[in-house]
Amino acid sequence: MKKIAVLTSGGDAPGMNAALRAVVRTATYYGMEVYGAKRGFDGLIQGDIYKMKSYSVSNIISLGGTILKTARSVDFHAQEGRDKAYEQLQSRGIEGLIVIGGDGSMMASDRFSKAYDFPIIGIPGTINNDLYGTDFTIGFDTAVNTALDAIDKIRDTANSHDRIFFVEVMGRDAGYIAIQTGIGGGAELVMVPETETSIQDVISTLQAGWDRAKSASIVVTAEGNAEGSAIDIAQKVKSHINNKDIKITTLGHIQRGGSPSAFDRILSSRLGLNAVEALRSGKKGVMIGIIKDEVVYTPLDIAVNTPKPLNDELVRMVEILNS
Ligand SMILES: Nc1ncnc2c1ncn2[C@@H]1O[C@H](COP(=O)(O)OP(=O)(O)OP(=O)(O)O)[C@@H](O)[C@H]1O
Ligand SMILES: O=P(O)(O)OC[C@H]1O[C@](O)(CO)[C@@H](O)[C@@H]1O
Repeated sequence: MKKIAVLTSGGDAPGMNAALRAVVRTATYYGMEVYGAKRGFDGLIQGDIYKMKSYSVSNIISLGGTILKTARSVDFHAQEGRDKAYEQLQSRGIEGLIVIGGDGSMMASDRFSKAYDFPIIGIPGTINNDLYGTDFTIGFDTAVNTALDAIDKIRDTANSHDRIFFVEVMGRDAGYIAIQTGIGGGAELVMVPETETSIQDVISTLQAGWDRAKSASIVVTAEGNAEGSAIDIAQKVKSHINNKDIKITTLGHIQRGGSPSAFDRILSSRLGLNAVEALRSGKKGVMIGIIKDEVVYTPLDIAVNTPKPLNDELVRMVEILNS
């Protein structure tokens, strides 16, 4: 394989640049030409594709975001858009594609790869960590560390004012960021979409803490909770407890930005390098991942459609460590 392309798609994640660097440098090392498509699948469709050289990725390993930019492409959902994307690749003689993104991007890659018999290797890049076939996705570790830093600061105010804080973290329908942030930040309770936690459960947990003379509490809530956002949950709790000072913090996109952690830089570099080697060796239609420190390949449809349950031990720990 002589010519390949790379793009970043879906939400940006810290470490995407480190992965791009690894892809470009590895392809260059093997004497391949590498092209970058701008703004995810939109760039493929519009032919916004440019040749990348080793120096195109200089000094980006420590940068958050993605130098190729990203998008949630509406046009790629349509057959016409995907046909155009294929023509753009064909007309440039590009023989393989590396897609760095989340579950939606892997689904799109599976569809495209099967429809046009086009070799694609997916690299899991999303702060959500919601992809089967890898222990960790690019950006998750940095997002958790950013959220933890925020929780540590919030705890100062919670303690000084004897307040209850509801802190909402991202993750879409997955509770990975919430559970790890909750454990690392010593939260009194973590509400994740994977486990049912009623408003009564929240009140009982908080009450148990007050009975043990706890004066401040932090509840970490995942954005995909059945009980709603942190604002919704706080309002419901407040209607049962009127003698407590309740505050809400939604961390939002702060979790997606910033310089990637050491863990994310190394994960991204490893996945990027191995993705190029996978294309060279004839692999296609798979997502690359790392499980128990081993590089593994999972068919894209399996990576997207297989649930990745939260580790039960982590869920169990919160209650015990808060007692
Ligand atoms: N079924 C599909 N068919 C065609 N294209 C799709 C499909 N699903 C997703 N895509 C494309 O992939 C893009 C990225 O998907 P999405 O917006 O869900 O983000 P993601 O990759 O899941 O990233 P994140 O986890 O950060 O949200 C979409 O904007 C769309 O262009
Ligand atoms: O930035 P956007 O497009 O609003 O997307 C937000 C979503 O993207 C993520 O940050 C990554 O998928 C989710 O955790 C969140 O639900």
